[in-house]
Amino acid sequence: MPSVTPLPCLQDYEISPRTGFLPDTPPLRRLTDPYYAPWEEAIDDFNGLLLAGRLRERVRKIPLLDIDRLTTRPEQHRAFLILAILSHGYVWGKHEIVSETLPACLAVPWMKVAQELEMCPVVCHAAVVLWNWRLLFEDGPIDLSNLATLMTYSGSVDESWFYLVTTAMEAAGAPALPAIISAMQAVRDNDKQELLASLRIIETCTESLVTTFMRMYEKTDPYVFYWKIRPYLAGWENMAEAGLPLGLIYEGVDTLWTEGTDEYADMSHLSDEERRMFKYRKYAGGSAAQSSLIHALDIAFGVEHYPTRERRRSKMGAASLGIAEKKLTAMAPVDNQKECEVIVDAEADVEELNSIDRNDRYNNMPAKIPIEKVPAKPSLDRRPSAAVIGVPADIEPPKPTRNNFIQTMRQYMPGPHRRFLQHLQSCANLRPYILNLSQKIQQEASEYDDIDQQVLDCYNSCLENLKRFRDKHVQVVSLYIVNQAKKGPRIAHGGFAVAKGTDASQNQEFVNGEEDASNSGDEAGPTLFGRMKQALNNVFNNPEEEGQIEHSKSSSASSVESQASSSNLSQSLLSLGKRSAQNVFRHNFLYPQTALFTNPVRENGTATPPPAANAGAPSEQKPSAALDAQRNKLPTLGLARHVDPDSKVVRGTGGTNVLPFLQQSRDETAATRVLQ
Ligand code: HEM
Repeated sequence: MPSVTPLPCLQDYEISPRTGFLPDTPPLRRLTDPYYAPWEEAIDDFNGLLLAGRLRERVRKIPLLDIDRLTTRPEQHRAFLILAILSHGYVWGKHEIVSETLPACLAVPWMKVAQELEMCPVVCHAAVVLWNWRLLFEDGPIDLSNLATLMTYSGSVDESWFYLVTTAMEAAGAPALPAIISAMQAVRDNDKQELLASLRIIETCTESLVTTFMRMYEKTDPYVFYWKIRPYLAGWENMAEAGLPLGLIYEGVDTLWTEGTDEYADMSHLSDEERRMFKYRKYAGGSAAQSSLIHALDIAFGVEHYPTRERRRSKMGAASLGIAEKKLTAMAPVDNQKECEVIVDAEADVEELNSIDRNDRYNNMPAKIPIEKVPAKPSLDRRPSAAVIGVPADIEPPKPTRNNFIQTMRQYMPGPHRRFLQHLQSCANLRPYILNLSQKIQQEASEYDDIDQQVLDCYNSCLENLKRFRDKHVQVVSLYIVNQAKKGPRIAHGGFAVAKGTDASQNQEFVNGEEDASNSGDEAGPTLFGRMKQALNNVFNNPEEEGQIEHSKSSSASSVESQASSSNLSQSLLSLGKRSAQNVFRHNFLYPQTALFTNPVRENGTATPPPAANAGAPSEQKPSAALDAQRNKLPTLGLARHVDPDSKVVRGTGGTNVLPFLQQSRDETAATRVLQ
């Protein structure tokens, strides 16, 4: 008899049967070892320092601390959260130019703690949601009546509520996890009573996910979310427009090499420029798409996600999934998916199709380090191992037919949670059992047991709840991201930076940071946008004007000019920077972060030097076409950016078209229901 994979035991994966993916006891409120006082004290002052524009100054005074004294999981969680808050505050700043380098005092310990937790060193759902709460009344429940956050980027109640709603959802969904395991055991035992009992628990949990989620509207203002909170949750992947074309340099992390360690770290055979490229890292930012709870429900119920605009179709032609299918079948549930093929949706609205970038992040995740994009040449043949570039080693490559984005989000979960999902996937048995049950009900219409019907109904009801969550999620994303992006900031700079040294006289109303009287309220967006676009068009369409630009940083300006005809990597980046810089300094001082483009290694007092002018790399080292293409896009402000109100494309975390992806995810959930 073939051996049966044992079902996962929650505790083996640091999952609590009571609190699920949340730690069983509330996260630590402080690292009590005085050795870590410099971190705790910086966090005590974090919101004030950021507001005063002095966070970077303070961070640079933090000594490089060892993580060896963090011996327990709660301590490691707290350290990860502290470093995530300080680091993203440092990189994105407030009214400051983005920093392309993270100083070693944050980068080195963060990388090490991340390795302990088998995660990437970037803000994530686990940090701000799972490990960032406390109970107001110790003996009270983990729900919205009894929760407070430990730290936020903006210091706003809106941000606290945003995290706490998600924490409360994790708590509400927690009982579903043991119930999933007992349902799977019941399937193995063909125990329908037990299966029904377990499904009922999951049904209640998924209902409560929806009701808790809907409370987001109560205390998180969409405007505050979009313009003041979300920019700090951005990572450094697809962030060229925000000033991080190559990602972020974790100072000290890749320079720890001493002779005798691994080959990758020995960069002595590389040119200066190649070495610099090796140092960049690209990580996605924080997103609740990293919630292991939603992944676990998908796995348990057999919901499968495909690349945007691809769908499953039964080879018998009986059923299909996808956005356009909705128009044809009103999302009728699938009756048989034993044999499916993946096709590209042919009936899709052409305009909508055109808005989908087949190479976007939801379909193709970019390399974690930009050097991987550079065509190999002998000296670069030895690519770094996953461990070296900070990607957890146990990541399975996503199946080619599956949605890459959703799979890749697992890299940003704590290692044990990620492995739990892998284990769960390996023994998921609910959906095949339910499909058989449904066939039996159809074939033996007069004889089936009432319990069969109840099990089937309850399975469908859980999926219906999950689909309702995704329905509401699409609405929330429309309001909190799409609408805000189209309306634009109420004050011209969105509460962010105003560049120093710009020609204030041309744009006085923006410089003051006050609302333009003729553009107040909801009307502000289009008019402001039009004016901005016009200003940018002037630059794009008038090369003569480009030559007249005065750069505020003369060294980088001369470097830009001197490389005008070269085709090597730094030249491409710098020429990309040229336009952005012109926009910033001449016309578009609303987005000073893009001034970074004048010099891709510009950073505030940290070590990495700028590339030598005319550094002679061979022509095949051009950056990707995608990077080149960035030069034609509007400059942006991290994730907070204003888009043309007529645009069909509004980008999600990481800069890709978000709504088609989310709608398809919802439709795939709906289509997993089974016919009765
Ligand atoms: C203001 C509230 C929220 C906004 C604006 C929002 C926004 C987004 C965006 C833009 C994405 C696309 C992926 C990305 O680019 O990161 C996404 C995906 C996702 N979000 Fe949210 N989200 C919110 C709250 C939540 C909450 C509370 C949950 C619950 C755990 C959640 C669960 C997910 C999941 C599971 C995905 C992956 C797509 C899917 O599985 O359907 N989101 N969200």
